[in-house]
Amino acid sequence: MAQPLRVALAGLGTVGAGVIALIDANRDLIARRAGRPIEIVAVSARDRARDRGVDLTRFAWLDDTRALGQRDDVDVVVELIGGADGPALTLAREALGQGKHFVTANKAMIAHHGLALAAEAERLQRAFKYEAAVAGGIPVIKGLREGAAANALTRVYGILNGTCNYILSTMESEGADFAAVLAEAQRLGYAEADPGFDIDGVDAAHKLSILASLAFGSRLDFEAVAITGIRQIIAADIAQAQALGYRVRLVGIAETSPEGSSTAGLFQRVHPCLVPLHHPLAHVAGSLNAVVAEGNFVGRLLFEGRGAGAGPTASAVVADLIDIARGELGPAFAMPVAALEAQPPAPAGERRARAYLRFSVADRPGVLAEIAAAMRDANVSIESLIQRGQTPEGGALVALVTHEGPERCVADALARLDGSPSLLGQPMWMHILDV
Ligand SMILES: NC(=O)C1=CN([C@@H]2O[C@H](COP(=O)(O)OP(=O)(O)OC[C@H]3O[C@@H](n4cnc5c(N)ncnc54)[C@H](O)[C@@H]3O)[C@@H](O)[C@H]2O)C=CC1
Ligand SMILES: N[C@@H](CC=O)C(=O)O
Ligand code: NA
Repeated sequence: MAQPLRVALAGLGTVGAGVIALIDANRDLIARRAGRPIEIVAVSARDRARDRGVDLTRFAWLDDTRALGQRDDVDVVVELIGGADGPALTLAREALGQGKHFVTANKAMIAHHGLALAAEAERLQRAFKYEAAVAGGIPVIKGLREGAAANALTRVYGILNGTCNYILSTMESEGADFAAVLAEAQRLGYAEADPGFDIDGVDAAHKLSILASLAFGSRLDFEAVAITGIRQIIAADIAQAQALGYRVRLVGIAETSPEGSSTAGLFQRVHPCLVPLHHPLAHVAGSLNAVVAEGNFVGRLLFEGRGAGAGPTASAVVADLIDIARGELGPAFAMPVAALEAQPPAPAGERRARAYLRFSVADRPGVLAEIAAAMRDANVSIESLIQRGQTPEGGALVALVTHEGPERCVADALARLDGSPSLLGQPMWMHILDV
């Protein structure tokens, strides 16, 4: 058989240990598919002594992660440390600079530095691969970059964070408490080292910006993603959504609209949404992710699978290694980096949608009239309104759904209510997914 592909692994946490376990379990099958064996030769992490359930004595251990990229007996460096900058970025630059192929699961680093790293990999004719970085085990990077490459894609959206989806769907099915479910997601290895990245929507935004670039052939623009996380969601929102025929999901959505239209440009947003029960995303539960892409010839594509956890993520990392072993090296994005086009951000205000708004209000006469007046004055038409139960602030819960209209009108209505003594706490605005 041909020479093995020699791999150095940086980071031996949930994903790193998963990669070792997968290569051990499927060694022969991988060698047959790749045309040659894939062998880990060196590893590095913070703590050598920790029991990870895999035997590390076979590999060279390096305390200095960066030195992995300098070894002559290594063809590919796999980065599974995490973090947009710091040791992960140093290693990426070192590895490519030393002529190694580079594989990572690090969406934060790709969202911030992916284009520069991919350009460097192109210049040096090395692979830069990151299937695990978006939607874990789902082959969505390959799916968009290769499978859908013949299409003009105009919209890509989905459930991109396993931790948030696990939290929302478990709160819904078991009436469980937010903090307890988050702790369980951490225990199961779904959450980021800092789970704020998950629940504040930043992780999903990293992934969305990558998907948008792949789908539209645009320059990756993470800074332009409008982000709202799930911290503000309370059990009553989930119950109201259910009563109205929806489920609450954190959805990332990216769309392009042509020049000359009122919404021209690249729209990117991560936001909690009410998803109608008839939509496939409403049935995506637990740590599952799902991505929908719409192409002008293929129609609607739906990718679904495990978005987090050791096994699914390792599956994507090793798939990248198999590609490299086969000599399939690039490009990292939809086309060479120099050919990607910058797209200006689209204005959100002209988008037409229905909205769910929830208020915590002082329970006294005139409050509902005040909310209704703000809606009227901002030209927002109310489809339904309900006052039921108490909010955590001790106020009365008022929830309403609007008719379809420009989002700027809803923003205007909320601005009119801003600072009102009738409101206890910030209103919650969720979009209704109507695509
Ligand atoms: N856990 C998951 O389900 C998924 C994780 N990812 C990404 O994969 C990467 C790794 O994630 P996890 O395995 O969950 O993280 P983890 O926190 O379980 O493991 C991180 C590993 O990096 C090592 N490390 C940290 N700082 C280091 C340093 N300065 N030098 C050397 N080693 C260092 C730690 O010792 C540990 O072995 C992250 O970029 C994450 O976003 C991507 C998809 C899914
Ligand atoms: N923390 C992430 C892990 C995978 O990307 C998530 O919960 O989805
Ligand atoms: Na993936």
